[in-house]
Amino acid sequence: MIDLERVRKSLIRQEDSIVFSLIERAKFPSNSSLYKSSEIPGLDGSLIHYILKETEILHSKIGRYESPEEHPFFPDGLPLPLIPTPPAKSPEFLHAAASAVNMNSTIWKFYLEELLPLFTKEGDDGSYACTAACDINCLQALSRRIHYGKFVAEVKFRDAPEEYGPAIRAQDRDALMKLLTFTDVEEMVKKRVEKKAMIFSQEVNINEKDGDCNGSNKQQNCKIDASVLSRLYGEWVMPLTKLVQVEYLLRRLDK
Ligand SMILES: C=C(O[C@@H]1C=C(C(=O)O)C=C[C@H]1O)C(=O)O
Repeated sequence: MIDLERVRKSLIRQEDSIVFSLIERAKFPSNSSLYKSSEIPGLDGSLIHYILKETEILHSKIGRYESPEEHPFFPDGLPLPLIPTPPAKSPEFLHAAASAVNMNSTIWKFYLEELLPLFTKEGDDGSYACTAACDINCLQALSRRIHYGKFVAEVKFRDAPEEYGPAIRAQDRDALMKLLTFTDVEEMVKKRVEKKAMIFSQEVNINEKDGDCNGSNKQQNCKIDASVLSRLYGEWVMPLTKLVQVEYLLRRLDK
């Protein structure tokens, strides 16, 4: 049975994936050529755009987007899965309108334009393929987390249909946003991701005590500035998760 506790546990576990994926990307400098319009013949757009698009074509063939937790960044014209999807064991948890909600174009934009400059050092080491692989992990982890809002919304709706129903019928976004917001939970999430980033960033030394990421060792030992994580969650991840919740709920009573 999916309930709010289980959904929140999944969100907590997904924080680990997000923190680790950012730490991995921070190993490389900004490598900005990867994101500029490429002059390579046959390549229409940037190299990162090409690599992610081709990755999604392959992932679509192997059925990745059949899962309600996965969302492509470039959904147009994706091939059908080669492997037939086995029939579902239980009825779909989400309402059918869930597939209409995809925030990936916003995620793509904030990741490339605002987030990357906050945690990568200026520079170009030419390792574009490895950098792109890290970017794709970050983008997919963020997308999965933000779109998980559909599950959060479904659980909240099932727990209190009498509260959500009138706001949905009135198509009242503000009322829905108010109903699904828990500011105390959000404050706790921001603190926890910052702490995770600090812990996961540490150098682990068996014999010395100086591996931490605080005080005078901060600059040498930290793999990522932990405050970026709290900012990422406060400015983008949680607001977008809530937007996914609202968009989903607005369609929740569609026939
Ligand atoms: C996800 C939830 O809904 C909202 C969004 C949150 C988030 O994205 O982490 C946190 C609290 C709520 O304001 C929740 O209630 O857990």
